[in-house]
Amino acid sequence: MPPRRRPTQQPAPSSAEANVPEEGDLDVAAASAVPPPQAPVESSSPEPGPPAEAEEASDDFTPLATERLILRPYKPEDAAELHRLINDWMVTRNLAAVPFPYRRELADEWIRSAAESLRQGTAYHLAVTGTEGEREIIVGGVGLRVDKARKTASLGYWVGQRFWRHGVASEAAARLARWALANLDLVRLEATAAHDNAGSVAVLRRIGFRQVGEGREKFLSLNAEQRVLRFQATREDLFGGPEPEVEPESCGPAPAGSSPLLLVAACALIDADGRVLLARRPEGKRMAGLWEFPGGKLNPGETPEAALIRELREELGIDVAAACLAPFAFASHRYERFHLLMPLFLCRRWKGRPQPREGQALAWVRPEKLSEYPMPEADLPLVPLLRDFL
Ligand SMILES: Nc1nc2c([nH]c(=O)n2[C@H]2C[C@H](O)[C@@H](COP(=O)(O)OP(=O)(O)OP(=O)(O)O)O2)c(=O)[nH]1
Repeated sequence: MPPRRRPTQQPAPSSAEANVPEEGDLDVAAASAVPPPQAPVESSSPEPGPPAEAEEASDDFTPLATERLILRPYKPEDAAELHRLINDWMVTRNLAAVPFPYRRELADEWIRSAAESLRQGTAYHLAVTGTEGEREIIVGGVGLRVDKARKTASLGYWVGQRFWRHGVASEAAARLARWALANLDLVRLEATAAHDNAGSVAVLRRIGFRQVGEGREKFLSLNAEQRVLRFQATREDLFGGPEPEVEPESCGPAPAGSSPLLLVAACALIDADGRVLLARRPEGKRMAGLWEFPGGKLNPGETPEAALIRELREELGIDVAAACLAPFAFASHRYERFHLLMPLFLCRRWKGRPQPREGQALAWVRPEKLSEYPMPEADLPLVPLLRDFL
């Protein structure tokens, strides 16, 4: 779930804090927010294979914007400001991996290693910036450390003391978490918070994380172990399950106690090499981050073929003739709030080159690799059928 807006609980920020967040609740960093700057740079190379192709090319990571903040890669010139904000006992005492005092050179090293791991796709550590008048200011940091083998990433964040109590951590952490699940090859996110760090626990809960257990972690600043609470979030936690947001027009009448029927037409486009086009549901849609066959809901009175021709033009910018759509199979799947009936067509001829018109990632996938792409539950029975057929 996205962070819920709350009324401001604190007095309006002073002029020095104009344009930085105004939202309530204490922002204190999660335990694992910032790995030690002296930590060796992770060296595993990006995994080969198509899912990784959809990940952001780290050399040109596009900053992530929220209502009030920009999350962007650190720059070498941020070091002095970073040092000033983080060399603060009130901040570091909540961070598992940051020593105190925090030497100035560590900030330079940290920025170098953050750039390197961003380039390799092993971690996404970003400066959280706001504006003061016309000037950009750093207000904190947010980061994700990726464990490619487990398809998980751990989320952390910290906020400079001056900017506490304005909802910065929730806004920044929610943005990075949602971006990651929609764009990276991950099945879930993890985070920990010191058991007595009520601010950080509130942030994690507010942005959709669930507590899954407890443990102990070494805190560098305390030079001691602390009891920590462990949290997780899946796509379903952050984006919701596969439910139509409004009762769709294409749902038939539903007798009491049964789910409405949702008709969706989908298409496996097959190229000359026998590869199938999958599209990744973009951020903002339910089930964001899952790969699907292009297509969409039928409008009232539309045939599946007409809906598909329209959707393929809207989503991919290609023209398909009804005669080129061969009925292949269908999915009939009960989701929690509706029953999906989805004819799947095959298509080998179209005009134009498929382009991601709606910000979705696209991947041409060999049939034997289809099962490596996380797909909506309804599609799972279609994958072996398609693989055997192709
Ligand atoms: N296109 C497509 N939708 C699928 C697949 N598998 C699956 O469960 N679905 C579900 C996800 C959605 O609940 C529903 C499609 O609805 P949608 O909201 O994406 O369709 P749309 O393109 O008409 O969406 P929108 O413009 O209204 O946002 O079908 C699939 O392989 N392809």
